[in-house]
Amino acid sequence: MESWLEGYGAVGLNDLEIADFPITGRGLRTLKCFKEGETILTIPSRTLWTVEHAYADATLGPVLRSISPKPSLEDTLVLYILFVRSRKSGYDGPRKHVAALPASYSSSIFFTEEQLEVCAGSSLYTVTKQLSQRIEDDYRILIMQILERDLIPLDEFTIDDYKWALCTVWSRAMDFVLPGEKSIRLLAPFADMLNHWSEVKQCHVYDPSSGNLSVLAGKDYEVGDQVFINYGRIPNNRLLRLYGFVIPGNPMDCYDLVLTTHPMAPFFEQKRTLWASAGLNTTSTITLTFADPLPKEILRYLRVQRLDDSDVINTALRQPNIVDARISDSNETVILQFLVESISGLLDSFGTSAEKLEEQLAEAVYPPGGNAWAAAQVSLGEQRVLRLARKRAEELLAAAEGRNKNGRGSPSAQGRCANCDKISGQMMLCGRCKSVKYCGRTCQIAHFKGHKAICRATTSRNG
Ligand SMILES: C[S@@+](CC[C@H](N)C(=O)[O-])C[C@H]1O[C@@H](n2cnc3c(N)ncnc32)[C@H](O)[C@@H]1O
Repeated sequence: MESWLEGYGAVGLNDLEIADFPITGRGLRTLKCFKEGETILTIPSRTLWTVEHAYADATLGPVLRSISPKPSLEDTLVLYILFVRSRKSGYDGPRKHVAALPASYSSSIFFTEEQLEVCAGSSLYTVTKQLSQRIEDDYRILIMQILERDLIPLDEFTIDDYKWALCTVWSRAMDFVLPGEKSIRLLAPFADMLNHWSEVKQCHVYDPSSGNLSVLAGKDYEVGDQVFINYGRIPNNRLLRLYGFVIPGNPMDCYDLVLTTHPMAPFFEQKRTLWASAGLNTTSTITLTFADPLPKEILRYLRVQRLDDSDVINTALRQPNIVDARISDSNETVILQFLVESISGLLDSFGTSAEKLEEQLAEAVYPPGGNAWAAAQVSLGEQRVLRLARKRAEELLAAAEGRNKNGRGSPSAQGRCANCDKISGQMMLCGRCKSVKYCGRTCQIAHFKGHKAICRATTSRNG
């Protein structure tokens, strides 16, 4: 493979060697020192796997162009890889690259039922199940599309071959954003041997003018060090699904919360309009992270979902940004109670609790580095994020209940300012609706534009 790459002008191959490392497995080792920022490796454009090159191929290109609907970017690369792999002659260089690819992958789509059960309840569990079904559907469509085109022998394009090629793309392709809002996904032979380390700077670059891929040193390297690139800030559930590995205690861990509302729910159409104006869909997936365990989109969504008064909805529709602030104390209390209960429900639905998993991991119940161990790490990360989100919701709920308890009409009630969010023991209530509080006159005036419609609706409803 190296002589093929050098023939096309690859630079830096002699300064690196392929080696096996603990934890990451096969990777690249330096044979000389590099200073941070120096170019380590350049892989020439002609040897990269891209959609453009797939379409430019004299045999594959016409087939791709004849397929309707057009295959996705991923499926195009998958067909390209499987097509080259099936060639008995020609394509010598790319075939050497394909021969160097791993024979199998440890993405969660290859987990046994028992291994996947370890993370039952996690979003990875649900996504993996859905993905496995989608892969089967996509495969069936793709095979029908190329069936009579004599492109790849059918025994070399089984569902397992399809999954293998998909995982090749997921775990080895690099994505780049180009000028003009374009992007490119490519596989770079040899550079795809580089493993991930979150401590190195982002150091793989694509030059749109030459079409070459280069790797710069993301830190200083001594002779014999493993060279890394940074795949990005990826949570464990995604790492395991796409790359087949996890980072214990990954600070990027997250939980993808799906919020949905039945179309038969009261005022569904009006609510749909309100969600849309707040940048949300009727089914919205919102990512909870350690940095932001309770994103404001969740509260926006639930405030609308829990609206149960046509007057309020109609006035809110005339002023859609209303959902950015609390609509009323009672609406806020209801949504926060719902949120706390829902998150508790989600936590209860995990097959194994965080405490139990911690115990099992400490006792090495799951062989370290194996699939079940990785699933346990994902479950643990998701549960930790959810617990943090519940704690945040409980705090907000306590403040909202405090506001309610202190009663309407009490000018000194404790609470949170509807405009600036400051919590204070000396709040003033809106004189008209008596349902929102302000820390002072300035905030009341600043908030009036957004509040007046709801204020009128609440006042007329309360008589
Ligand atoms: C782009 S390839 C890197 C080369 C790969 N190790 C090989 O043998 O071909 C990405 C794969 O390397 C492995 N890998 C990369 N970084 C890793 C890490 N930090 N820990 C564990 N495995 C890692 C995963 O299997 C991942 O899917």
